[in-house]
Amino acid sequence: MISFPNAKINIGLSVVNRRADGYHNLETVFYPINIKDALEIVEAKELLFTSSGIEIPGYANENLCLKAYELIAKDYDVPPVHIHLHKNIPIGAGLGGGSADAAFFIRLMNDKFDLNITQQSMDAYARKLGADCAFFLKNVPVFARGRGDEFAEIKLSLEKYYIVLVMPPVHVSTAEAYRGVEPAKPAKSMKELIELPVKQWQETVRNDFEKSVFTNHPKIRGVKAALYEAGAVYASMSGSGSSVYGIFSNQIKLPLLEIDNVVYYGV
Ligand SMILES: C[C@@](CO)(OP(=O)(O)O)[C@H](O)COP(=O)(O)OP(=O)(O)OC[C@H]1O[C@@H](n2ccc(N)nc2=O)[C@H](O)[C@@H]1O
Ligand SMILES: Nc1ncnc2c1ncn2[C@@H]1O[C@H](COP(=O)(O)OP(=O)(O)O)[C@@H](O)[C@H]1O
Repeated sequence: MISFPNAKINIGLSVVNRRADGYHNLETVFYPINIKDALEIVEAKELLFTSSGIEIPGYANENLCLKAYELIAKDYDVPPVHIHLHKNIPIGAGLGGGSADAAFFIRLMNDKFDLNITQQSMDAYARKLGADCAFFLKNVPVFARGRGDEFAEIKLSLEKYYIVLVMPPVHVSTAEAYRGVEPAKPAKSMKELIELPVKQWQETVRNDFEKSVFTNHPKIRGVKAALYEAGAVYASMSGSGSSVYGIFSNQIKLPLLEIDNVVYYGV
């Protein structure tokens, strides 16, 4: 059985305050986009994980799909499976690819083996695997707060726009990004700001990570500026970076940037 986990972008992100558990409360909007991995499970003699496509850093046995399998196998009598992941979503890009794989894996196991896992239990498994993981179970635009794991559905459609995603050849660590921000309560909640017309977002909808990440990695600032020069109605870094997206009213001709090793996606 096969499924196609998709990525997300963050539209706006406020780091509100530091929590007692060392994490930060944030406010952001998660919006699903059409860049997808391919994830397949086949019943097998023993548990096996293989991958192709973009190389995944770290050990294969630490892949979030295997962690999700372990959680399910503790509670349900499931056979071993061969998991194959074809990785297409850029990694460490603020696109939530690992969390998407884990969430889709939970659903895939449920469907393949008729486990009848309740929505609530799937949600609980997902939360153990990553703050944004549960978002991918429903996969609809949400306003997120808390650790980025408390969701309220919102009405937001960018269907009439063209989204261009650029992956600069720079790695930003999430922990480094959080260290660079001075938390502050936003004057206006992202939930209200997102209701403004997209053409007003440039002045109002901000990602708090950009200031310090752009200072440490000016190339990423350059990508955002180039997207505006190319006519974007709105452009921003997604999450803690390093990917940057531009929202355009019209289809644009690529390539629009003259930076080495940059990957473009139209989504
Ligand atoms: C920035 C966001 C926003 O959407 O996404 P991405 O850019 O990764 O997609 C998330 O908050 C990324 O959350 P997540 O990807 O789960 O972070 P983790 O790997 O769990 O955390 C890495 C480190 O970031 C810091 N951290 C993370 C989440 C949070 N709400 N507060 C934090 O302070 C902690 O220092 C933590 O040790
Ligand atoms: N299925 C997976 N796909 C991508 N990365 C994974 C996966 N499982 C575990 N990881 C680990 O998670 C880290 C962050 O991955 P990713 O979800 O792409 O980042 P981001 O949080 O920026 O969206 C990677 O460096 C990798 O070591």
